[in-house]
Amino acid sequence: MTSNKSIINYTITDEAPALATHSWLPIVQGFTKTANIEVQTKNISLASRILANFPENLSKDQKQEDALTELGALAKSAEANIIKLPNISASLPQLNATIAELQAKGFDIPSYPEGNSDSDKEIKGRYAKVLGSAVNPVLREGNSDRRAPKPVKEFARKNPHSMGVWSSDSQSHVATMGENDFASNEKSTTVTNTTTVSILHTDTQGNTTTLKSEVTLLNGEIIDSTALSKKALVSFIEKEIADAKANGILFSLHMKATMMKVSDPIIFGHVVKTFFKDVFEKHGDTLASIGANPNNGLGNILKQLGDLPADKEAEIKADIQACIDNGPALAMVNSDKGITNLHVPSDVIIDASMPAMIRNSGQMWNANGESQDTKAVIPDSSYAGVYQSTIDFCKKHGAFDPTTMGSVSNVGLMAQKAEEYGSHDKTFEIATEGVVKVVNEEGNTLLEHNVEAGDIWRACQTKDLPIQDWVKLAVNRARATNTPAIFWLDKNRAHDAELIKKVNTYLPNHDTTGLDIRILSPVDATEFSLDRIKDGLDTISVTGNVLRDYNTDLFPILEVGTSAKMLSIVPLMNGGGLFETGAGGSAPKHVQQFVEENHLRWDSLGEFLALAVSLEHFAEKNGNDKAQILADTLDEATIKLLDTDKSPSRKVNEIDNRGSHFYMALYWAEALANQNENEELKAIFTPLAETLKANEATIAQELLATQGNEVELEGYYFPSDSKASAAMRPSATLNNTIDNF
Ligand SMILES: NC(=O)C1=CN([C@@H]2O[C@H](COP(=O)(O)OP(=O)(O)OC[C@H]3O[C@@H](n4cnc5c(N)ncnc54)[C@H](OP(=O)(O)O)[C@@H]3O)[C@@H](O)[C@H]2O)C=CC1
Ligand SMILES: O=C(O)CCC(=O)C(=O)O
Ligand SMILES: [Mg+2]
Repeated sequence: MTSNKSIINYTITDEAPALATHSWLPIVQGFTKTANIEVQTKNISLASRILANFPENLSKDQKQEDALTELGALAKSAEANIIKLPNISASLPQLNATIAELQAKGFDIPSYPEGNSDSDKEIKGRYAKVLGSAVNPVLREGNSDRRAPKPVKEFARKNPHSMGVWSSDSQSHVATMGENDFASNEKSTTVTNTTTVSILHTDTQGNTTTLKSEVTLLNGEIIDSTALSKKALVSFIEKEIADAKANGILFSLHMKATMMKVSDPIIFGHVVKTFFKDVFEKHGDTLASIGANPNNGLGNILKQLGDLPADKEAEIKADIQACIDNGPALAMVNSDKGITNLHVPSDVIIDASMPAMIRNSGQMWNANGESQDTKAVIPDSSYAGVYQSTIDFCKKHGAFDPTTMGSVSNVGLMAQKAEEYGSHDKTFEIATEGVVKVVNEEGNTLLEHNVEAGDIWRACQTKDLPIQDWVKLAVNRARATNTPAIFWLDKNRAHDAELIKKVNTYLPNHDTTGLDIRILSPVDATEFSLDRIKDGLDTISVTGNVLRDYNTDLFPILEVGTSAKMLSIVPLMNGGGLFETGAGGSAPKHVQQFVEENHLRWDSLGEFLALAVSLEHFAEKNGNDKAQILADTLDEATIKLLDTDKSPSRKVNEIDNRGSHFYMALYWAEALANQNENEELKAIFTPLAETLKANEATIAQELLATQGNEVELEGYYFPSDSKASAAMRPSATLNNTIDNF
């Protein structure tokens, strides 16, 4: 048996990255076994996580190991070496679709309950472990270091992606509340002793309900609480809908319903209810009776309408259409199919959607498939200013130029469920007017807010050790790159003010002589970084968890066209390593293209970069020189792949994901054959390189010949393994060479 030490864990996830793995992993396993490294798979796909949580009615071969829990435990140990590909963070419509697919395949698992009986609550509680962003917070036992590697940046400079021009009279802008929202109502404190707190709601009659008990706070931990007013939200949305209509610009909503899985679907639902106000006023009871939940989007409502008698269905559909006709034009997700911005809460995810809009001249797509100026609605004002500043900058200076622009990398505070992204279990939709308090064991109130029915109240925690580690990582990156590091913290925001105190306490623990380290508000930091980026200069953004997420899509998408090409390292606090692939997600539309025309445009560059750093980490931990050589030669191969333009094309009948994997195998083998540090590896890889090279034309042809037809994967969330593998490995010549190596 191999000890945990000689194992690299490679995650099986969903959608495009899971397909890519069928083709890339056999190559990786073939190469790494030469250094006695076992690359072991761990299935953390959405389907697999559901099955792992509902084992009781499954047969022996249907049962799945709870790979996520295992990896979560491993992430806390020094042995961890995990390569994490992007996975689906499921919205409720995606969860329901996966459950239905599994049930149809004979897996006896419960449907997601609509009611609130005790047994419903129990099932919902178990699904809560799978819903939304349920993987990353479990594995992220460290802070994050994300940057565009030098070859990627150089490639983008020589081969710039398209960039929409900006006009100074663009009407596009960000609309945000600015008052009665999470940002403006925030309160924060740092506890000085380990304690346990409860979250209590007391109504106007004095009746107290415990919303949550037994929340442990460690010494030095920061706790915030805040509330967003439902009334203020609804009147803000009404105003912005009218304004978009008056100004003839698109209305679009940008949320993170996946990661902020409790608060953001509720906010999304209020926007749907406000946009379709007439429909809900007239048919609210009917809609509720058929389980049409606005929080799941217009798409869900339209689907549920099918349960009504035909005349009622037609009547409500006509009223929905009237709201669309009378309202402002909605930004579209897919204008050909009539999918609007309000159809599915997980279709428009702010980290990727705002940069895509900024890259596209500040415009989104209208119902005719044309791009148009847009009002981007970001209700909470905590971070909205970053996007407005970027828009202002583009209006003033024009679009960024990828051939000359500098780079903004990120050091992000995310360990141990830091900040907002760990708030799900402490977020509540308030039932009745009253007060919500965070109370400690001694009965002292740490934080309190007056609330009204429908308000969203939440508390966030940020532990001290992760903050210390984050400050250290920031100084290390500033030192390693001799680049200014900016802490994006606003002294006027309650949470940030607590964090600033800690940054000022911990910075002196490090040698910062000669380094340019500053603390600026997010808006000032944006302006500072954009001014530099325009002049070709680099800056490190040192941010909290949400801005980590936003900045690591915003800057990469502007700089190199996609965040999939980012190096994304998570030095785990207990000494292990988690290597994420890029910052980009699982790109559902790539799968759609694959099943329609057998062309997978997913770029595995993130996987190549992550594997190289994982191998390097392995080499250091285990004193394994061969692993280091594998890492160095893999990086060489990646550079050659970029230089020779063998990355996947977007168009059918041109090189795709599989073709790029073949060239990686060839270039990696050649680099190993050409190195002289290790004769054994040289001897092993020389014949492989020769065989691959001799068969280059045949393999390339075999890989191309398969394109152009539909592919049957027998499922979306739980496709057939053998079908997917066969589809992703269509070259018999390549398979023979790799499998017999
Ligand atoms: N770390 C994680 O686990 C993450 C998971 N997600 C999940 O991914 C799903 C989709 O999220 P979404 O916000 O649309 O973000 P995506 O990053 O999946 O999509 C945005 C766009 O980026 C481009 N892109 C992303 N990755 C690649 C790649 N490797 N190769 C080529 N192009 C790429 C594609 O654009 P185009 O094809 O138009 O060029 C894609 O449509 C959701 O389920 C979300 O929860 C999202 C982010 C991170
Ligand atoms: O976990 C998720 O839902 C998405 C993660 C993400 O977008 C990121 O880490 O950049
Ligand atoms: Mg992200």
